[in-house]
Amino acid sequence: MSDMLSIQPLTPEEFAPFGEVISARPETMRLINGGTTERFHALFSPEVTGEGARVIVNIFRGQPRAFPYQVGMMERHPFGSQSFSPLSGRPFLVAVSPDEDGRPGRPQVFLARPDQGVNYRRNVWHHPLMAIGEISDFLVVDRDGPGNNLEEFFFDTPFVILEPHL
Ligand SMILES: NC(=O)N[C@@H](O)C(=O)O
Ligand code: NI
Repeated sequence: MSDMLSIQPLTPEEFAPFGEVISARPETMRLINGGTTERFHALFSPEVTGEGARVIVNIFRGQPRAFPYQVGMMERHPFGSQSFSPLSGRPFLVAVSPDEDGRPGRPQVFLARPDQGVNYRRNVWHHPLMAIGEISDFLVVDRDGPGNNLEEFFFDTPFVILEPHL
């Protein structure tokens, strides 16, 4: 019997142990440019560590995942944070796990709205990008530099995500 993972709405509170939700939060807004622009200020701070590390901005073009989807692995980036912000106006799935003695615990799955992004704090277990329904672009802010910034863990038995109801 497969171990199904439920999908919950993405909220800053529920995601707080893993990082930040990137969204136009009213409490961060300040008017600039003579009142013509709303600046949602300092939503998160990218973190990079290690000699020669730098923050980079990328675009990831994700193929949609097929469902039921098997979550067979999680990964983490020990030397830097990683954020995903939708560019295609589509929702996407986010899966994160607490660290349990160097291994990921049971994944928690969130449905991110098209106006929400996420920042995974450095060394937080997460599943690679999961686009839904159509090819989707994401602006990704993460780390470039020396060293291996990718640690992967493969579960003995995969978890399963059923098709989300959008
Ligand atoms: N490998 C890579 O750059 N992407 C992953 O880190 C991911 O979280 O999608
Ligand atoms: Ni990653």
